[in-house]
Amino acid sequence: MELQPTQNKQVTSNHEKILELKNLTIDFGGLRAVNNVNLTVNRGELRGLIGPNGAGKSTIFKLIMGIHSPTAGQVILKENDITKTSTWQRARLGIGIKMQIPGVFGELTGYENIRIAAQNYVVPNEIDEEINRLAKLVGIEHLLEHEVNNLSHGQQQWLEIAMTLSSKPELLLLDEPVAGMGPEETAFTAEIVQRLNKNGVSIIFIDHDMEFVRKISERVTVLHQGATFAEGSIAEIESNQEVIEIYLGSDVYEGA
Ligand SMILES: Nc1ncnc2c1ncn2[C@@H]1O[C@H](COP(=O)(O)OP(=O)(O)OP(=O)(O)O)[C@@H](O)[C@H]1O
Repeated sequence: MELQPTQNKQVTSNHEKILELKNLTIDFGGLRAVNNVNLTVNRGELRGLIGPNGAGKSTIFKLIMGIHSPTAGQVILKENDITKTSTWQRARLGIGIKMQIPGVFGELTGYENIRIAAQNYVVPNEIDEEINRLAKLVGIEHLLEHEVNNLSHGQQQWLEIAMTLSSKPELLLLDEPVAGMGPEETAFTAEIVQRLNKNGVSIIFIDHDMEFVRKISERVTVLHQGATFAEGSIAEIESNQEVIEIYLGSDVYEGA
């Protein structure tokens, strides 16, 4: 799907499911890292995924992207079972992921980094235009000529978001997009995420920064010990006594 016109979210969401996880389970040896998770995300949603360290959040992202194969259960994308589909094909089908660990090349410029990602998806004579489009989409046109080693942590994260967008994902997975950022970088990241979502990209993000989660989430899913623990609006989640006990009332999430 093109990321161009701003779409009316009432129309795009309309309860059309973009992703369904059905009884999803994965064991690592004796450890059940994800335990019978059922999760539905509608098209156009901006969904937060929160929970204590080790709850299984990143593992769920890797199961959605096909980096791990589940022990049991299914991953359904736009009504199609993609449980056995390769990671590469899932990218072609519309899933993009920005992992926690940065994947940029420090000795290259911003432009060259985006070029590496974009060349998988456009023909050579369109690449310049595409790199500029992606940089503009994220708001980092001014960083294109800089060597990445000279960019701040936040700027490198934004660059990586631009690289992830080269596959034109309909469903974007962001693993801790504001980890290690100060307030200004966090605020700009919130703007980026909201802008992409308004442009029609469905987004699931993981974060421990509750101010960020509160600012951008419409709906939040809480994971605990590999299982879905609670789901609701941010107001419902923040006033849920059990969620406060297992996560929000502890120091675990602050600056984690
Ligand atoms: N490849 C792996 N092999 C073995 N165990 C793993 C593997 N990946 C994750 N785990 C374990 O699975 C559990 C869930 O890990 P996961 O990284 O998904 O948690 P998380 O909720 O993302 O945590 P955090 O908030 O700290 O990033 C943890 O106990 C972790 O040690």
